[in-house]
Amino acid sequence: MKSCGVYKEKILQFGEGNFLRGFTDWMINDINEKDEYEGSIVLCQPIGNFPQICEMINAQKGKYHLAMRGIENGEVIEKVVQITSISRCINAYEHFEELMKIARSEDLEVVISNTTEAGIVYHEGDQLLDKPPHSFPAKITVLLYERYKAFDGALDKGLLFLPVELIDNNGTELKKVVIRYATEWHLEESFIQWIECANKFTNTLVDRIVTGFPKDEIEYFEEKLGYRDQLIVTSEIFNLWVIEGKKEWAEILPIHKGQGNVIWTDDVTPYKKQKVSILNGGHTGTVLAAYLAGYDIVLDFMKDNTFKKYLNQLLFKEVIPTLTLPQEELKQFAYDVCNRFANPYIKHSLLDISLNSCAKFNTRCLPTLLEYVRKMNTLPPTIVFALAAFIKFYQCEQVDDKFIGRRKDGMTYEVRDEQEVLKFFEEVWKAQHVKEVVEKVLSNKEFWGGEDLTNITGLVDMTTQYLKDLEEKDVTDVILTILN
Ligand SMILES: NC(=O)c1ccc[n+]([C@@H]2O[C@H](COP(=O)([O-])OP(=O)(O)OC[C@H]3O[C@@H](n4cnc5c(N)ncnc54)[C@H](O)[C@@H]3O)[C@@H](O)[C@H]2O)c1
Ligand SMILES: O=P(O)(O)OC[C@@H](O)[C@@H](O)[C@H](O)[C@H](O)CO
Repeated sequence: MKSCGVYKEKILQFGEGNFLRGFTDWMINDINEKDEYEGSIVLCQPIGNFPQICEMINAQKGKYHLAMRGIENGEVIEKVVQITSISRCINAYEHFEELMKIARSEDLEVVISNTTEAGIVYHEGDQLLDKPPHSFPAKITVLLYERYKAFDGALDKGLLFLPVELIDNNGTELKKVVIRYATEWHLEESFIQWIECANKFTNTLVDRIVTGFPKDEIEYFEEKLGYRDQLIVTSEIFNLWVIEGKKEWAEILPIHKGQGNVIWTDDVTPYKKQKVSILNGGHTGTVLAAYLAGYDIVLDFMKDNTFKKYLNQLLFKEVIPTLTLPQEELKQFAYDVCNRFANPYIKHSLLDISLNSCAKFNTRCLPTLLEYVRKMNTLPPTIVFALAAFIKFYQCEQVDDKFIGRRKDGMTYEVRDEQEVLKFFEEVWKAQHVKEVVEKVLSNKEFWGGEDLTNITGLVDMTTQYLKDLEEKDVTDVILTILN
């Protein structure tokens, strides 16, 4: 293996956050180490907000450690590896000319991105001559146009795009917005054809819990490493990257030849459905009730037998029967998810996961509820209880610019969601009767993809009953009544 400094910069990565550094950059580091690849990554900060991270990355010459920890076959595992796959970090605003130089580079082959769920969007007013334009897809359009001109539209100079943003069809969406900019900016038709023919946009799904900088354990790592790594990232051991694209594209970046669990497929949809319904649905279906019960992190409620049984019932009795992948595969995935939630090293904050729970309940839990009703002709009690816990968690009042909820132990917490959602819940909770609150929430079609959930037989009554129970009893006592 050569040292990273001599590898060509074949990859441009938009995003310098914890997730990419604990996932993709580790996979690329691994294939470099195994001599299956010889390439390094230039990080580009897509927004100007955190310049100090860029400086920190460059101060450490792109090097940092990843600590992967968990339980495997009953054994405690801690793997700490040094990541050397990053050559440098630039910022799209401060180093725009450098970004254009990379766009013109013969060496560049791959673009990876994680710009959060907010990144792949069209932003009105972005222009070709902005340095750079505001939105991420507009930056990509400028970059591609620069490359197109530099190589005179050569078909072998297109790029492989591997976006990991957690939205449906991330690659297709990115390409759509890029073409919209190219069209609105009146760029040549031949450029638009080049985007289509020479570039490869994949849809991908990622799965790994990356918990970032271990601020509570930094002394432990400092002693282990012999110095303070300001960029160390912690994560679980589990990892999965499913990429929808032509099999031969895998050879451009052969991460499947390393330790990373990478699947190239024709259709990412079933994997996505499995992950969103079981893992993310498992989170959203439990964390709000667990927080109301007095817990603060996932690991703590996983030590409570009542909650463990509740999660089991949710996943095995209600979610899995609604999914179409082979049942044994689904059960294994759900079993692994329960173990991942119980990972003693992962301190995943319930309030962090609670962010934007209104949209999360709609995408992660409601499809299960609807499919269960359609298939079984009856209501799934655990998911209905989770719905009641969501409504209870969102009982809040505005204090200055925050919306504050209060749990039974007197602890106050911030409910974090879109302003309109929070204002709606503050207003709704002024109703005289719990049933009225439930009716108003379930009939708000804006939350539920245009559906009025009060039309589902028995849903208002069952949710109301659980909500009343949550007002009067301990959360775990209410859960005990729904376990079978
Ligand atoms: N941490 C995890 O376990 C995990 C697992 C899977 C997916 N994800 C997803 O990855 C995303 C980032 O997570 P992270 O842990 O790296 O967070 P982070 O805060 O460390 O990094 C956020 C990154 O997103 C960029 N960004 C933020 N807003 C943007 C915008 N509007 N446009 C363009 N770029 C923007 C920032 O520059 C930064 O690179 C989240 O959306 C999360 O859902 C996280
Ligand atoms: O990151 P969010 O806020 O979209 O969701 C919280 C968790 O459900 C999520 O981060 C999972 O841990 C992750 O999706 C695992 O791959």
